[in-house]
Amino acid sequence: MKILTSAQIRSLDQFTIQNEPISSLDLMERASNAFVGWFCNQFVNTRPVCVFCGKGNNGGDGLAIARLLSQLSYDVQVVVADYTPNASDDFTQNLDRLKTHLNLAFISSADQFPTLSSQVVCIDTLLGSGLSRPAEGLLAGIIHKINALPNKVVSVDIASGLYMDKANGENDPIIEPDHTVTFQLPKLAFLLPQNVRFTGEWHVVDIGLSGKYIQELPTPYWFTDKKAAEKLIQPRGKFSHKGTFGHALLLAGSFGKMGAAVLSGRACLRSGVGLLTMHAPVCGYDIIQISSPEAMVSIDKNDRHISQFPDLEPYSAVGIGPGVGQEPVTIALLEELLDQVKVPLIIDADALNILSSNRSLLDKLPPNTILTPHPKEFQRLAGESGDEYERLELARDFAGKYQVIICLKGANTAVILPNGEVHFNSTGNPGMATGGTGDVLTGIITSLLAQKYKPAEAAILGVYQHGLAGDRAAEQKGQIALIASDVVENLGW
Ligand SMILES: NC(=O)C1=CN([C@@H]2O[C@H](COP(=O)(O)OP(=O)(O)OC[C@H]3O[C@@H](n4cnc5c(N)ncnc54)[C@H](OP(=O)(O)O)[C@@H]3O)[C@@H](O)[C@H]2O)[C@@H](O)CC1
Ligand SMILES: [K+]
Repeated sequence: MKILTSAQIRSLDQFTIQNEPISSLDLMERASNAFVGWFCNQFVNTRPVCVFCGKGNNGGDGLAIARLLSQLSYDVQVVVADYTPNASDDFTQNLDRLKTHLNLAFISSADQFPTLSSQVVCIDTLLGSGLSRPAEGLLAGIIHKINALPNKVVSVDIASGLYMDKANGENDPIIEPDHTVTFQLPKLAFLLPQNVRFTGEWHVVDIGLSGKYIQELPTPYWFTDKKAAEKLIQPRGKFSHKGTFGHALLLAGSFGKMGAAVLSGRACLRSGVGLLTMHAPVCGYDIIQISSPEAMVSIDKNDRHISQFPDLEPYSAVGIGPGVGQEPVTIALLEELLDQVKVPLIIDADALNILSSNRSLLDKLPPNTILTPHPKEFQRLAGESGDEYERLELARDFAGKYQVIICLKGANTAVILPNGEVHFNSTGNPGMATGGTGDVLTGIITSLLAQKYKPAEAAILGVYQHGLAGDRAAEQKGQIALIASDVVENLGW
């Protein structure tokens, strides 16, 4: 799915109105109906509702939603923030349609904020995608009052006060909803962890905006949903054999960190590779042979750290990093590997830290090498950034400069391609923030690279499947009990 800017969404809105054609009032009605469809599934009509409206089209949605919900026998109260004499046309028309509604109040001071029982569900339609400056005065007062309530809050399209595609100021008044129900497409703001308080759980409802026009609009930002991910999976032919699916080489582990190697090896095997060789220090030999009988082992001359790699000729992809440490012998190995490797490469964990502290190695990265840093590793690699929007730009610059693919790990891991495209992942959960899950991801992507997936596709699909396995594991064990081995065991293709 594409992610568009607020300006693009405005033009999409206009295109749909002119070319479907549909009046903007009818489009508002369609959007409001789509919201109400979601709402009725979530809250039964014995729950009273209070709709807070601004005077733009988001507020117009609010008025239409209030009318539709009261037709469905919800007990609805409407509070309009009378912060300006200028209301949008569609707001005014929906106000006319609501005229018979008794429980409607215009308030001009936050002191007039109603007293609500904690059962009331608040629907936030104060400000939508038309936000042009931070909320202040009356709107800020209402936002603060809503945020202080214990009640459930649902924002329509986007939390009032939150910008769709740029950073807010630290003290901007913004609604903190339990849910955001957004129209047609996800918004960039929802995908950045810094906005999690202002997003809650978010849901997309289809309001029939022009698919043809969406296809035409250029954007660097994409959301990898189920459909997009499944399209990338290569079917297995009837006559395939283990040679068809490549031979992966994983360089991983050191004394005390052999678990990282095992996790990434097992994830690699569970992701379809034909053959796997794991290269490890002497101390890792028994560990790998016993834990991963499906893998072959190549043993280093060094007891505790890897210092060399086997002849690369047989291998179709190489992964390096999980648990390798940062000993001088391993630094020398990485340099040698970058000079020699001719097949797709993924670099993770300690190997990324080696790159950060030996920056001349960055210029040796082969094009389309995949790097999988978490935010701290990325900061060591590319420097500080003020907020997550800046970090995203920094990552795009870095990916472009070195022609590499970055998987910036976190909630909604972002896969950033050398051409500047950013693909946000839709799977995964906070239970996965535990040691070893990163090693699992490295194994999955190494496996896909070995099977000849294009590096960009291996990164996007690998990240998606990793999160999906984590979601399955969380269903079984709960997020708190989840460990990296559970992610491996729940890989399913
Ligand atoms: N696009 C779609 O697909 C569809 C969109 N729909 C709905 O429309 C919503 C967008 O509507 P919208 O453009 O009228 O924006 P909205 O935020 O309601 O109001 C903007 C007004 O507020 C003003 N204003 C801005 N910031 C302010 C501030 N801090 N404090 C005070 N005022 C402020 C701003 O004034 P100005 O910037 O000109 O000064 C302008 O007058 C969208 O979110 C969705 O809910 C659906 O109905 C149909 C399909
Ligand atoms: K809103």
